[in-house]
Amino acid sequence: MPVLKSFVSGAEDTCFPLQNLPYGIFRPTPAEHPRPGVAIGDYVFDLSAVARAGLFEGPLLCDSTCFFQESLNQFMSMGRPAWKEARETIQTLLSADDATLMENLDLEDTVFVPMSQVKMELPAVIGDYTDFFSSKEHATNLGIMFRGKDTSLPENWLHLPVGYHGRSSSIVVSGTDLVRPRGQTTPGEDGIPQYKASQLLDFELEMAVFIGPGNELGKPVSVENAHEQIFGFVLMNDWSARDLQKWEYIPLGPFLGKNFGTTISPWIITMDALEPFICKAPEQDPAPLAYLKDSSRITFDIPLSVAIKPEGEKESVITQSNFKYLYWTAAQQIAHHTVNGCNLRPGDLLASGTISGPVDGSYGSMIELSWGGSKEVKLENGGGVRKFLQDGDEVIITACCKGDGYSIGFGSCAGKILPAIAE
Ligand SMILES: O=C(O)/C=C/C(=O)CC(=O)CC(=O)O
Ligand SMILES: [Ca+2]
Ligand SMILES: [Mg+2]
Repeated sequence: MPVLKSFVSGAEDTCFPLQNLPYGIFRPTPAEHPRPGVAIGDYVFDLSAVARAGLFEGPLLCDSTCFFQESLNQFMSMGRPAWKEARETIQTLLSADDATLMENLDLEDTVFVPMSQVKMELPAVIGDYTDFFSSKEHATNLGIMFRGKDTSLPENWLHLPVGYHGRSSSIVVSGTDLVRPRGQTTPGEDGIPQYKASQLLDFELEMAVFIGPGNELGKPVSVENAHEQIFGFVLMNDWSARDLQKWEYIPLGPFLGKNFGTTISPWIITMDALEPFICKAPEQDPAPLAYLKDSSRITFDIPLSVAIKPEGEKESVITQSNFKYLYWTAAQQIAHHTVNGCNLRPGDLLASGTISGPVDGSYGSMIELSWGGSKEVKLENGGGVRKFLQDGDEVIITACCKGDGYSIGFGSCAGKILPAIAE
């Protein structure tokens, strides 16, 4: 098939070609309202301006106010038929074969905003955020460190996608600095818990799904229908303070060690854009219960990379992994999350869990890369060594799927650690 081409110059050489078209919320200038846009090459295509010009002519979008909102929740709630209609319209308007925008220079001027000029915001109002624990390698590695070799993988782990309810208020968009948290850690020799700035600050390499229409309370989503609920994917860093986590997590799971900030990338990559990268998830043994049986085992081949950029230094890649390693698929996570009747709502965020691969250089956290702080991780370019994160370190997660003559990029999910506030 010939490579689809846009008239936006150079778009095909970027991570945002005509095949991608990810959705985000942006401000063209600080004084203007946030609005929905699509990334194309080095530009943001302003969907509010496109809608105002009456260019969404399909039956589901022609009278809709979804692109006049300051979040994507309304558009997410409309479901796959509306998403398909929007993609077709946008792809046509941006293609090299279509003259609508090229013939209307005033309009062309208002719909394209240079990406370097905009400020990206969170793409949705996130009502609820859940974090899963779906990498067998990560669960095993942390199990060995937290619980010992014999009980490394909890008994339930092979039978259900373990998860916990996270906190949405502290989810921030890429580029937001984070203050090193303070909190309680394991008692010292005097038996008294310590209160201090976290010394074992970590990142977690994750991806997350934005939920589309959602389900009614009491009506589970089947594993077969789960993909209809996925609006798209972002990159995520579930910052984790391991010393706080270790002391607080028994028996209810993560709390303050993980809710001081969670960073996501601003562009939501759709299922349509990812279709060429569908592959099979790992075989499951033992077979899960019927409600979790996912005969398609559909997942995506998404190469992931994490770099650390120390203050004033060059960045250094410290690990490379892939979304396809996850044992539990997004469809199984959705089916499990709703099997008891729990309702998901448009804009809810479901995180994959840390994505570790099978070998040392593919682990998705510092605690695994430094094996609990027992060895040093070397940074390139004179960046020194790390066991955990230092103040001034910026953690940058990126992902790019290589297609036939084009790339589907995710942009980046980055955040810098600022020193803890003084006591
Ligand atoms: O094994 C544990 O006790 C803790 C695991 C995590 O911290 C990981 C977590 O947040 C879930 C995940 O990202 O996979
Ligand atoms: Ca996590
Ligand atoms: Mg978090």
